[in-house]
Amino acid sequence: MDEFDVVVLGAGPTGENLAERSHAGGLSVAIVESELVGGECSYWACMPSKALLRPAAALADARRVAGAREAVSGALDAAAVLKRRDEFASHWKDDGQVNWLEGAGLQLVRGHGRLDGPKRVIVDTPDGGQRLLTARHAVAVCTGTRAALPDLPGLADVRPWTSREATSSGQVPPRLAVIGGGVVACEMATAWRALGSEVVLLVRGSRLLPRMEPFAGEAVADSLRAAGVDVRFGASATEVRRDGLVTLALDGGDTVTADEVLFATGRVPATTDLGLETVGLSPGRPVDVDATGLATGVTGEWLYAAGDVNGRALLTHQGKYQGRIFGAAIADRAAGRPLDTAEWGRSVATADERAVPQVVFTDPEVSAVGLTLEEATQKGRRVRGVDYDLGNVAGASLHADDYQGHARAVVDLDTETLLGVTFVGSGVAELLHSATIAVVAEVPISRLWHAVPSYPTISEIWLRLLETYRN
Ligand SMILES: Cc1cc2nc3c(=O)[nH]c(=O)nc-3n(C[C@H](O)[C@H](O)[C@H](O)COP(=O)(O)OP(=O)(O)OC[C@H]3O[C@@H](n4cnc5c(N)ncnc54)[C@H](O)[C@@H]3O)c2cc1C
Ligand SMILES: NC(=O)c1ccc[n+]([C@@H]2O[C@H](COP(=O)([O-])OP(=O)(O)OC[C@H]3O[C@@H](n4cnc5c(N)ncnc54)[C@H](O)[C@@H]3O)[C@@H](O)[C@H]2O)c1
Repeated sequence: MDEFDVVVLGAGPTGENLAERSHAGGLSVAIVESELVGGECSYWACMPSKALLRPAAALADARRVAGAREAVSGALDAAAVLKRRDEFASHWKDDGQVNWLEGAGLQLVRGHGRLDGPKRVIVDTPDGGQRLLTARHAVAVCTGTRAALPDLPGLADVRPWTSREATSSGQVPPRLAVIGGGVVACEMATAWRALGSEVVLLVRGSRLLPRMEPFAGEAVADSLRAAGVDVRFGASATEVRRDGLVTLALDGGDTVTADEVLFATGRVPATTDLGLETVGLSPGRPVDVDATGLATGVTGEWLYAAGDVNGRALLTHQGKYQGRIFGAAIADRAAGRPLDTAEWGRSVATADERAVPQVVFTDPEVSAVGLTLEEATQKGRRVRGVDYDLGNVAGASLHADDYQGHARAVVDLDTETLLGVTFVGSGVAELLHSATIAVVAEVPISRLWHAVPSYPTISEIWLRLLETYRN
């Protein structure tokens, strides 16, 4: 039997951060990993997907500027892009991250971990054995999510792509069908089209990126179409079969044939084989937590869940943020130190509810934080949406000829602070943190008026939004 102060299940970005913070708080930590240390993000999500997208963005940026455009000829070198992607995925080896874990003083236990009642974890080890780990203070579930696949006749036999194959494929499929209208669908349609695939994007609903401001999905749909992607709304697959090629039957009677089909249809929490039933929780569901990370419905203040698995915000940076906050809360509770649970306090993940930033790396990029106008209105806030065309900002027009872009700030009329901001356009990813700071710090409009953006940068959008609000 091995006893540790804390046992962490899952060494993705969330588990790594939570383990490190608990250890920095004076606790011994074992971290259990069934696949690769670094998790989905490092090998099959953020890193390889952005490595696929960045060359396309660099090329598109050059093509948008007269003078540079003339120096660019030809398409992306797909083999070189895939090779660079492989490097960013560390060739699907985790030695570097294992070194980091060990250097940070954390004990790695390889294998599939499962709860076995309060503060007990059984690990099926790669040698076929089992190891029992017990936790003096806490067990933290950081097991992430897996791709959700619909219950579609024929699906099991067609070897569909999920986000894993879409981010790790070593071949460019001549024809790719993508199902879904969320972030994975939009980013992967962008990437594989730029790499040379004929792409059809089959969207069940009527818009792309449905959780964002409507103008974001509209801009991405327009540009995907301009790039040659066949974007179809109101299109649902009813049946799928593979006969060498994949054929999808659509509900309107059409069929689509492709070399590969990517299902980008959301995520399910990795909680089906986790022993949740041994502590009174339901397998297959997210592990609900309070703002300090404690699992609700479990007595004794020992079970935590952080990152994708708790369903609060399915983003690496939010998982890492929860890892930092919940890891410190575990150490504080263990030492009997008081927690700071006031809103925005040291021990609570308030940003999950108020200011989640996200960048969608399509062309144009979409970057957004906080509430959309519709969400703020639905929450009963008295708000005004302030809109401005980014193409009219001097810095943007220098950035690209005929710059296309848009920004919206959602102003709370009672407090005169920002509840949310969305930017759409080339190069807006790096603008987002300014908005995140404004939302988190609840900077009054009257003070933002004194935050002077440099001329001529795209950041001058801030001045234009403020002027529009004051007019
Ligand atoms: C294609 C794609 C692109 C994305 N791009 C971005 C992006 O650009 N930016 C962004 O912020 N987010 C992005 N995301 C989301 C991001 O990948 C997740 O939010 C992030 O990986 C969550 O981290 P996590 O540590 O909570 O879970 P994961 O990264 O899923 O890690 C969980 C770990 O737990 C392990 N595990 C699971 N069960 C067990 C068990 N029983 N025992 C032991 N180990 C176990 C798994 O093997 C895994 O290593 C993307 C997602 C996808 C699918
Ligand atoms: N750049 C980034 O920040 C980034 C990139 C990729 C993924 N992610 C995160 O990963 C998570 C997963 O992304 P995702 O795009 O897989 O999920 P999602 O929930 O964002 O989108 C899933 C889409 O699939 C559709 N869908 C679901 N079931 C369907 C079905 N049976 N048939 C047709 N369509 C169906 C939904 O309507 C939705 O449009 C998201 O929460 C996202 O935030 C982030």
